[in-house]
Amino acid sequence: MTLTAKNVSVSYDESVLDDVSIGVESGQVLTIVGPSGTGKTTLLRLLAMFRRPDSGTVVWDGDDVWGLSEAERLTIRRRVSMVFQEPSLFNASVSQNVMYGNRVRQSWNERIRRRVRDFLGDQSLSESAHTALETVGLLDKQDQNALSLSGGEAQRVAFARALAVNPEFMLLDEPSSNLDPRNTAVIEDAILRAKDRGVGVVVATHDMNQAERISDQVGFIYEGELVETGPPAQVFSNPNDRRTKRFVDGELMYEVDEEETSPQMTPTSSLE
Ligand SMILES: Nc1ncnc2c1ncn2[C@@H]1O[C@H](COP(=O)(O)OP(=O)(O)OP(=O)(O)O)[C@@H](O)[C@H]1O
Repeated sequence: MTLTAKNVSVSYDESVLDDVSIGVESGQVLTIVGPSGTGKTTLLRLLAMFRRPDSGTVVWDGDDVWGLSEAERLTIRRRVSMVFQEPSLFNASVSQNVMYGNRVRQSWNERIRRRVRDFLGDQSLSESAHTALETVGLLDKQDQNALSLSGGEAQRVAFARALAVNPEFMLLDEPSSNLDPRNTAVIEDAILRAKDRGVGVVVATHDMNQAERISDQVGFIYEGELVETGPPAQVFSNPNDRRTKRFVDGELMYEVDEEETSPQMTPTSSLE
């Protein structure tokens, strides 16, 4: 099974992604690395089928998803879980958050929350939710209110929630930014365990060390262009492109004006 962006381009006021082609297979971890504001989140959103690219498409196991009917695309989309940079948990127990899945992913309001809470009621932990919570080491917190968790624990719950729906693919946007080393290690271990179970995982990160630890393949993206792809050892130790080398050397953590000699210290932030 493969999930692939094929020649995708996206523009808002200016070009955000330019003719990018990259994909992931089941049981593989692909990491998209690059400085802030360079198009990583946008690429994940395309792979999640939240947005249609201006040109190009997303291919699911040979099918052009934007050539399918909406119902067919929705069916496929349900097999892909995305975890956003900021976990949005609702005011209920950890187990309810995990069982709630990603049925209503983005735009839920108080009424929907209440309905979900009523619906879940007294249900005990489902098998997949149990496995997911175990994977992130939070079984002992299943009855705790999710809003009382630490930032790291909340990220782990968001990951468990995405895993509990038994997705074919998981798309993770900066899954451990701002997390301490222990929580980061738990998330990375959970990613590798999901991969071992056959899930294809795409991780967007600006952390090269993380990419090196977890990736089968790395794609370096800069100013909307996919500059280089390959196994991490090759991309990080023996890059082909001057821009990759500068990123590896720590010179491109921020968007750089090519005319400037030093980086502009004005990182752009994700719109998530
Ligand atoms: N809906 C939108 N409307 C206008 N501009 C957008 C929109 N979404 C993204 N952009 C712009 O596209 C560019 C790339 O954003 P994106 O979030 O994909 O980058 P990123 O690499 O994920 O950054 P970060 O690492 O900071 O999250 C940014 O300049 C951003 O402002």
